[in-house]
Parts: sequence; C-alpha cells; structure tokens
Amino acid sequence: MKVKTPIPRAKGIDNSLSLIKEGFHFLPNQRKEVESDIFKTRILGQKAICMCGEEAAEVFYDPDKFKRKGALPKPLKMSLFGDGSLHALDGEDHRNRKRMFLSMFTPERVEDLKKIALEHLAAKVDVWEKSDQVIFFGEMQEILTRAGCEWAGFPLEEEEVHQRTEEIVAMIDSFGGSLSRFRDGKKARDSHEEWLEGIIKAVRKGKMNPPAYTAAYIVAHHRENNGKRLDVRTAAIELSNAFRPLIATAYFLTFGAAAMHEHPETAHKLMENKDHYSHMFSQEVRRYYPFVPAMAAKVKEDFVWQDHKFKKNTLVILDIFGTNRHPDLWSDADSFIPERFRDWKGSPFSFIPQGGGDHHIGHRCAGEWLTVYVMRSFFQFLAQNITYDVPEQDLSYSLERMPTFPVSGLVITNVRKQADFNEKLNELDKSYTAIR
Ligand code: HEM
Repeated sequence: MKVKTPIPRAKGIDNSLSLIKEGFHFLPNQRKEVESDIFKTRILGQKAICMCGEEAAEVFYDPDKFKRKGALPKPLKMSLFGDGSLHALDGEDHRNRKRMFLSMFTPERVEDLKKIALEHLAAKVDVWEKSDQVIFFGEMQEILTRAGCEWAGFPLEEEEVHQRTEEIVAMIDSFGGSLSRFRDGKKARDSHEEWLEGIIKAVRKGKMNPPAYTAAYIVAHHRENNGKRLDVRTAAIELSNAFRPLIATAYFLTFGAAAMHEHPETAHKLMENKDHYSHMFSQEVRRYYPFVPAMAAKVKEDFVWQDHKFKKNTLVILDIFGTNRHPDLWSDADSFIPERFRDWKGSPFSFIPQGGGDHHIGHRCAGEWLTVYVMRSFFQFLAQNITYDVPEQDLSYSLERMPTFPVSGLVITNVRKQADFNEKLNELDKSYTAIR
C-alpha cells in the first residue's frame, strides 16, 4: 500500500461532482494523481479521507475504529437501503439485527434458494425457446425477483411480477448521482415498502402463515434488544433487505455470461467444471466487474494509523472496486483470469466486492453466500443445460455510470435445451454448494 505523508489532498474544493461524473474512475484517478492510496478531499461539503487496499480495508472494517451512524448519504437511504436498516446501525443494535439476517441464510436455506432459482430459470427456458431474442439482463432480474419472493415466504402474483421487478430494479439503479434515477428509485421504494408493510401486517395477524424459517416470518416476529418488535415500516425495510439485493446479482450474472462469450475457453471450462471451475469463475466475475464503487463510515474515536491522525466523526471512504483491482494484491489485476482463485489465500480484506471483514460482527454482506451459489449454478446451467447464440451487439459498459452493465443487456438468440436437460438440471440441483 502506497501511503504519502502528510496525506495528500485531491485537487478541487469539493469533489462530489467529479465523483458523479467520473464514477468508478474517480477514486483510482485521484490516487494516481496524488500517488498515494490515501488522500483527503471533500464530498458533499464534508471533509473525507479516501483510502484503498488490503490494510485500508482491515482498519475500515474494525468496528472499534469506525461507525456507520451518519455516514450513509441520505439519498442512498431514501432509495436503495431504506431509512432505519441495519446498514447504518452500530454496536449491539447492529449485532442483534445481523443475527436476525444470518438466521435466514443457513446452509439449508441457501440450498433452497439455489433450487428455487434454478426452477424459475429452467421454466424460463421454455419461453426463451419460442422467442426471437432474449435480453438476458432483464430476464435475470425477473427470475431473481420471482425466486427471492418465493424463498422469503410470501406470494408474488403473476400480474404483480412486472411491477415489483421494475420497482426493485429502479431502487438498485438509483445510486450513482443521477437525479432522475434517484427520483425513480425513491418513488419505487415508497410503493415497495407499502407492499411489504402489508405482508408484515398479514403475517403478524396470522392471515399469512409462512414457515418459521422464512425471511417473512423471521422479520415479522423479530425482537430488538429492547424486547419490542420492529415497527411495521422498519420491518418492511428489513424484509426488503432480505431478498431485494438478490436481484443485484443480475448484474454479475450478465457480466459473467458476457465473459463466457468474450472468453469462449471459460464456457468450455464451465461445461467440464473441473476443480470447481464455476466457483473460480464466479469469484473472478465478482472481483473483475464493477458493481459497488465504495463504502463510507465515520471515525468512532480519534486514533492514529500509518502515522496519520483520524479524528472522531471524519468521513472515510473505502475504495471497493479499486481494492479488488489493486496491483499490489492481484497480479495482472486488470485481466479476467478465473484460475487466480485456485490458490487464493482467502483474505477477507483484499477481495471485497460485498464488503470485507467478518459477516457476523461487521457489516460484510449478509447475502454473500447466496450470491456466490446462485452465480455458480446459473453459470453451470448456461454452459451445460442450454445452447444459444450471441449475435453482434455492444457489450461494452461505461465506468462512468454507477451501477453499470453491458449496453445491450446481452441479447441471446436460438435458445435450445440440451438433449439431457432434465438429468443435468437434477445433477445441478443436487450438487453440493458449500464453499471450499
Ligand atoms: C450483487 C450481489 C451483492 C452485492 C454486490 C452486495 C454488496 C453488499 C455490500 C457492499 C454491502 C455493505 C458492506 C458494508 O457495509 O461495508 C452489503 C451489505 C448487505 N447485503 Fe449485500 N450484496 C449483494 C447481494 C446480497 C444478497 C443476495 C443479500 C440478501 C438476500 C444481501 C444482503 C445484504 C445485507 C442484509 C447487508 C447489510 C449487512 C450489514 O450491514 O451488516 N446482499 N452488500
């Protein structure tokens, strides 16, 4: 990690607009300019320290040094996360809420999700076979919305599928600084929360009876440290957080399917799946392709790190995308090489597409296993269960847009089931998903 003393300052008085304009390029560009992995700037009028790399992630995810209270920008809470969600909690309040989440993501429930998601994917193939063309990105969003609701334990009526999928997509697409996308995301969230409030109320009144292991049941009946149930709005927000982010996996799935086309040898290796290739491939998709640009926290109490003073309440921004692509941590960091994960040592701070540190005590993504398992089984399905063509199209993606995805959404045509489709589906469904 390259650290200059004193911490250099980025050019400009306030860099909020540059961040919005440059997107995923902003932090790496600044680091290059000041030749340091730590620099100071101002974002939204606040003094901020931006940092990147494994050591930076390690200190950032130390709950004794950083807190989340007051760190998340208000617009993010209003559209993406929801106001009052666990993302912004600290200490025992956070741990209590996190335990609630982790109790939903047991190995059995991860298996359930894989099975449900594969069923919805397989059902879609019947439709795709009859379609002239399929926009893969949109299809993944719909499949994962259907699967997420079923897994979470509440119904999604056929006539609601389009609306609910579009709302979730608008919320996910709302971060990144575009005013119109923020407005759409906020409007979508209001409707989404109202829908989920109805579900929480129905479960509490016994009008809806999801099994006790489902997210709908767990959130509706969860008790906070004060012994009280969550208020209805917060419960709706947390029920959303228990399945809505699954739809974000559509971004990684689309990037990964595009990578299978652009690096055809990977599709062949996924077909064979020797040495858990689908796992290595999924990890590399999460490392290489951009989704989360950065995370923010505030200094809890004054401390000194790498000879620099971190003063209480200073905003600190960790460069997530930059850490995943940092040349000190990854050889040939800007190339797509799934095999790099064969001998990977497994540091919780160098590979942080879904946050770093400990899932239980820190803010690391509660749904990381779900994400990886769905990705692994879907990539295997694409390689083993069906055939399709990828016509000429624009698969490029802009690093200035946050979030970003291939321009064409990945169009596929001529979708056909492989001869032994059902047997392969059965094998995939039964295959053991535990991470090595
Ligand atoms: C594309 C897939 C996903 C990405 C990129 C992603 C990314 C992230 C990131 C960066 C964080 C915040 C880490 C931090 O605060 O430092 C997070 C937190 C979280 N994620 Fe995910 N996530 C994904 C999928 C999921 C899924 C599938 C679920 C559940 C169904 C989920 C549930 C959560 C929850 C509940 C938190 C809050 C954890 C906490 O504050 O303790 N995520 N995720």
